[in-house]
Order: sequence, then structure tokens, then C-alpha cells
Amino acid sequence: MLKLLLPGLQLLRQALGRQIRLMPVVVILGLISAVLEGTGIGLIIPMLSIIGGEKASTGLSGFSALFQQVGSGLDDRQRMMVIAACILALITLKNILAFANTALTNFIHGKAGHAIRSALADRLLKIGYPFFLQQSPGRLLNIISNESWRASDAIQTVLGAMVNASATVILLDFLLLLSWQMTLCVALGLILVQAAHAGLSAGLKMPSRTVTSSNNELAGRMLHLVHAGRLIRIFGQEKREKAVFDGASNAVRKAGFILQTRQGALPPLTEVLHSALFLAVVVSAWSFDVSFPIIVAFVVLLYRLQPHVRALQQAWSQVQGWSGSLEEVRWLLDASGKPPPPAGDLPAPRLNREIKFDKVSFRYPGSAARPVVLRSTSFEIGHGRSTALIGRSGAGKTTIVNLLCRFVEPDEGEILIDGLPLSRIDPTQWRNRLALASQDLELVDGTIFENIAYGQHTSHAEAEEAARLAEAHEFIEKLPDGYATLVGYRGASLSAGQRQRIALARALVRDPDILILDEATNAMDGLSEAAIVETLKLRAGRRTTIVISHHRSTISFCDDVVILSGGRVRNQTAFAEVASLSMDQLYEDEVLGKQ
Ligand SMILES: Nc1ncnc2c1ncn2[C@@H]1O[C@H](COP(=O)(O)OP(=O)(O)OP(=O)(O)O)[C@@H](O)[C@H]1O
Repeated sequence: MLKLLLPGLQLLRQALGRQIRLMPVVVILGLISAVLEGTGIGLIIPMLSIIGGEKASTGLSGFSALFQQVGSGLDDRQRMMVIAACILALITLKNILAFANTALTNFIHGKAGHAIRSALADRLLKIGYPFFLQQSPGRLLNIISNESWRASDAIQTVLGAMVNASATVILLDFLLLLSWQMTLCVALGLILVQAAHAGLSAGLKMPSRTVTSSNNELAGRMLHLVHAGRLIRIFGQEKREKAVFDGASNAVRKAGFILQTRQGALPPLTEVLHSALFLAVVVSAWSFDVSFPIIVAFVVLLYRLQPHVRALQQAWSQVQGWSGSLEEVRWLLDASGKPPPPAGDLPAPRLNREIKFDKVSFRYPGSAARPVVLRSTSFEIGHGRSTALIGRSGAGKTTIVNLLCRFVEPDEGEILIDGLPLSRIDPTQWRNRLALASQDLELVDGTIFENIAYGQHTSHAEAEEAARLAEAHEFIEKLPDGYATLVGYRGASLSAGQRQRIALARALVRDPDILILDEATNAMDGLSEAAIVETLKLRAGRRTTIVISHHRSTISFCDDVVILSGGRVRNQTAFAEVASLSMDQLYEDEVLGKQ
């Protein structure tokens, strides 16, 4: 039984941490409740003996004779009242303990659910960035929003199963003490029922996995509908998208129906088998001439045992039915086989000389046929200088930023910071030296001020100063709530240019050693961009700046230019040397050849 509940137990251990010490309390409370229940039922024996008179008590021995002793010194009326009071007290106490156990298991369940969700968030935050390039967002969303709840439900089921298992063991002991022969028959019968049940519930694993993969697909479709609202409408794809969504939703329905129907067949089947067992015990006890009070006590005990056994079996089939969910949650929690976060324990130095890309080669993780993005690329970014990284679309400019920020690591070659390999530098410290404004970095759901500060202790004056530099202050001031304006999900209530200005202010407020602008102003109007370029020009020399842009005007303040093509550096030169050339001329190989 425990082996089949193993997925739940393993996750329980991982999720509970210190709460695991409460598990023995759950078991002990379950055991005491069952002892109280069994004792209460055993007291039926002297009660029935009083009702049936002398004849009914003949043939009582051992454990049943013990019960028969209760109140033996009293007259029948008093004895009856004492026994009834004892039974009522035992039932009351048992139910108080049962309630305490329910409260305790609910507490553990809540803690475990929270621990699972927290561990999932922790894993997502600590995992190496390449993981997100390979995994479907639908699958990750489904694990966090759906499967984690099923996993915590499975944990509650396992807790319930522990209580029921305790009750089953105790009630079986009582049965054994009343009549070992009849208990042997019951045990054999239970083993047969369990074998039938186990055979049927083993078939639940496959439909459970199908439910999980259908849910992953559906979550992906939901994300798409939420994110691609404009795309779908402008290309008139509502009907097709609806059909695709309905297909995914229907697949979840079908998979769920198959799983639930198979699960639903188990309780009626086991109830029939348990009833057959129950009747067989009654008939055989009668034919073996077992004394009446023992038959009644045995039958009542058996009757009380059955819900516990059935609950255990139901827990078994439920955990089997959730096996797909448990596998998904454990897969995400398991660090093995996933890209580790960047390592390095050397303190991040202040840049004094240069950042050097030394024969760096890189291709994105994924299939074996993935193209090489950077081929033995070498160039330098000088300290305190502004360097433009330019090249046609797909040349590898953003990839260089990804490598510099350590979102990904080079396959070959090294990035050197004043001669120190970047791979040995503490990534958190290193990232604190950088600030990135990029077209891909979203705003967070909050106010404009929160977006500029984003987790940093920033005064209002500092945020305002950064907003002025990013040409954002003017439009923010015109908003009814100013810096307290909510930007909406991913900044939906702002224009693209406004979003970029806030993102730029967020980078500038950090006053970083190294400022990286990756197409950070491409959605802005010419005037705003020109003003920002002017600001950057005035501040040039104070910090190292890396600018990626297809606009000649944006890179006009730069000291150096690195021209990329086909994953290689075609040229690195002072910007003044090529200042007379247009972007197209800069991109052209033959022009580059002349430099
Ligand atoms: N996550 C990814 N997985 C696989 N390949 C990728 C990934 N991101 C980018 N690439 C590939 O890497 C190459 C370089 O992309 P990169 O984004 O660095 O180009 P870029 O020079 O910044 O282009 P653009 O000017 O269009 O922004 C492209 O061929 C692109 O298809």
C-alpha cells in the first residue's frame, strides 16, 4: 500500500520540511481514535448479554470475556446505564480526536501546498535561463496553476490514508481478538478485494498522464489567447483560434472523462465486493455457531472497518489518478537535467580597462541542428567608452548581450573582464554592475514609480531625475495620477514609446557601471530619441555604454563601433572612422573591406 502511495509520500517529504515531525502525531491520533472506537463496539458484548440474559453470555472467552467483566458487580439496570455512558463517552472522545486530526491534517495540507508552490517559484527563479528557451510556457503555467494543487491534494489524500491505515490496523486487531478464525476469513477476503482493486487502479496512470499533457496544451492555448489578442483580430483568425482552443479544451474533457469514469467504477465495485465479504462473514459465523454477542460485536466492527478500508482503496486510486500531476511537479522541482544557474565566486570587479570577447562561439540550446550564432567572435569594449554593436537582423547582437549578462554561457572561448574570466565572477554581483534597457524587458504590473524603482530603494527625487533623463518625466506629469499611475499588465495602458522611456529610466536610476541599451529607443519619436542621445552624449565617459540599434542617429554619440555579420566581427573601429557612412553601407561587406 505504502509503495503505491510512494509518489505522494516522496513529495510529502520534500514539501513538508520541518512539518514532517507532525506525521507521527497524525498516526497516533488515528490509532487512539480507532482504539476508542473498537472499545466502544466491544462494550456492545456485555450490553447484549444483559439483554439476552444468561444464555447469551455462554461461550464467551478471552478478549470478549474481558468486555463481559465490565460493571459485573452492578445490577443489570445500573450496569446497562454505566455501559451506555461509557460507550457514549468513548464515541464523543473518539470524535473529538478525529476532529483534532482533521484540523491537523488540514494544517499540514495547507503547509505542504504552500511549500510546493514556494519550491516551484524558487526553482523557476534559480534555474538557468536556457531552461526557459527550451520549455513550453503552457507546460510551466499548467504545473504552477493546476498540477501543484493536485499534488497538494494528493498529499492530503496520503495523510487521510495514514489515518485510515491506523484505524484499519487497530480494528483488525480487535476483530482478531474476538475471533481469529473469522478474522482470517476477513483478511483473505480483503486481500482478494484489494488485489482486484489494485489491478484496476494500475490502469489509471496512462489516462492520468494524458490528462496532464492535455492540460499543458490547453494552458498554452490560453496564454496565446491572452497575449495574441491584437494579432488574432487583425488577421481575422478568431474562428480558427476558437476551433483550436475548443479542440484543446475538448481533449482535456475527453481525457478527464476517461480518467474519472475509470476511477468512478472502482467505488461501486469495491462496495459490492465488501458487501459480499460482509455477508459471507455473517453466514459463516452463524453456521460455525459463534455466540450471538460476539457475532454482533464482530459484525459491527467489520461494518466500521469497511469505510476505512474503502477510503484507503479510494486514496490509492486517487493517487494513481494524480500520478501525471505528481510526475510533472516532481519534474519541475528536480534540478537534475536542467541548466544550472551561472556560477562563480570571485567578487565582481569595477571595470577599469575593458570587456574582451575572446574567440567566443555560441549556439542556443535545443536540437542538435541548431545554427551557430557566434563563431570565434573577438572584440573589445573599452572602459568608459560608448560602443555601438551593429549588424543586420539576426547577426547576433542580442546574443552578445545575453552572454554578457550571463543568461547564457559561451560554448567556446571566454569573456574577460579586465583579464578575469566572466565565468568565474559571482553572477549576482556582476549583474549589479549592469543595467539593461531592452525592447524585450517588460514592465511589471504596478505604478510607474514601482517600475522605475523595481525592487531598489529609490527616492521619489531619484526616480524623477531618471525619468527626466529618459524623457519620461513630462508625459508622466501629465497623467492624472503621475508617478502613481498603474501601468497595467506588461504596461498595457501605455504606448510603446512611453513603455520604453520608463524602461530606460529604470536602467538609468541604477546608475550602473555598464549601461546596455538594446533597441531601447526604437519605438520613440525622433525628438525624444534625439534628446536621450544628447543626454547620453553629455554623460559619455562617465560610464561604459553598449548601444544596439539599427538607427544611425541612436549610435551617433558612440566612440567605437563593432560590426557583426554572420556570427563574426567584421570590423571594430572608432566611430569617427565610419561616421560618414549610412547604416546600409556599414552593413555591406565590400565597404567594410575598405575600412
Ligand atoms: N532563443 C533562441 N533559440 C534559438 N535561436 C535563437 C534564439 N534567440 C536567437 N536565436 C538565433 O540567434 C541568431 C541571433 O539572434 P539575435 O537575437 O542575437 O540577433 P540580433 O542581431 O539581435 O537581431 P535583431 O537585430 O533582429 O534584434 C538568430 O539567427 C536567431 O534566430
